[in-house]
Amino acid sequence: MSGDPVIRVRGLRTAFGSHVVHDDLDLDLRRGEILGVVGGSGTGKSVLLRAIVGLEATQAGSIEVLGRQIGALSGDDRRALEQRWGVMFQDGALFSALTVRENVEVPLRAVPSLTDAQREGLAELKVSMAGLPWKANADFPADLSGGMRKRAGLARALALDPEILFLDEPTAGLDPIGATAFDRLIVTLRDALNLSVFLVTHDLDTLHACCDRVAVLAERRVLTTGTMADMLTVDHPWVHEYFHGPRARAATGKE
Ligand SMILES: Nc1ncnc2c1ncn2[C@@H]1O[C@H](COP(=O)(O)OP(=O)(O)OP(=O)(O)O)[C@@H](O)[C@H]1O
Repeated sequence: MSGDPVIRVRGLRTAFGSHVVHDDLDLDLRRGEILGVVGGSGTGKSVLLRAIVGLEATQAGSIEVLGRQIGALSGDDRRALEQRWGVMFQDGALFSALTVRENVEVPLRAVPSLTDAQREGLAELKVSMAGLPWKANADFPADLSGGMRKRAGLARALALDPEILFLDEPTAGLDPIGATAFDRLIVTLRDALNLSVFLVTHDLDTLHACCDRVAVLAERRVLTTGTMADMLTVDHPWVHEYFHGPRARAATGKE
């Protein structure tokens, strides 16, 4: 975790009509880290993720990813940058008419030099890296459990060997055993693939298990960033309640 941040957001403002979601928001994702992005419901975690990957319009500020200003890119330059990150959306966002392997092949189709066999083989590799059994390649999303769909979404996010992985609430809706396994997978993949990970979550267990740093969204900006230990010292009502509340104590095992 060193050098220039892979994501640098400065002075970001996003709004829907008169509803301002972010105002003068700054955020860095450092190379190689897993950053947990937390905040109350509706504080704009998903909108921030979507703004960084260029899916949400912004009113002011700059978003730099891997040294490039997102807003200044178009056409081939933009597509080339987009291939350097992968996004796992909350519900997996899979194509229901395609099998798991075909879903993972979709981003690989951006690489024209791949033969059909190479593309299929790479997709199967990603499916297995996401911890799915071989037979899942031929399953349709509707055949899968919620946890398996998330893994399929992860496989697709990994398709193009990204440098940055965006995860939107990866453990939401998973049972505790499935969530713990997913937490471990995120860390294993980060270590094995040298990923930098932007992880939106409400899950305190995930923060403890995975995250090197935490960024708290409140009052339309990143209120504070730091380690989990740092969070315990922050004097703000929401941050205090979140990191000292009963669920926080359960996640650390301390009463
Ligand atoms: N397309 C949209 N049009 C209008 N308002 C939107 C749109 N997308 C998001 N919002 C609003 O922006 C705010 C932030 O939404 P966002 O989904 O980023 O919150 P969040 O922090 O991810 O919440 P949660 O933890 O509940 O998922 C919310 O008030 C939401 O209603």
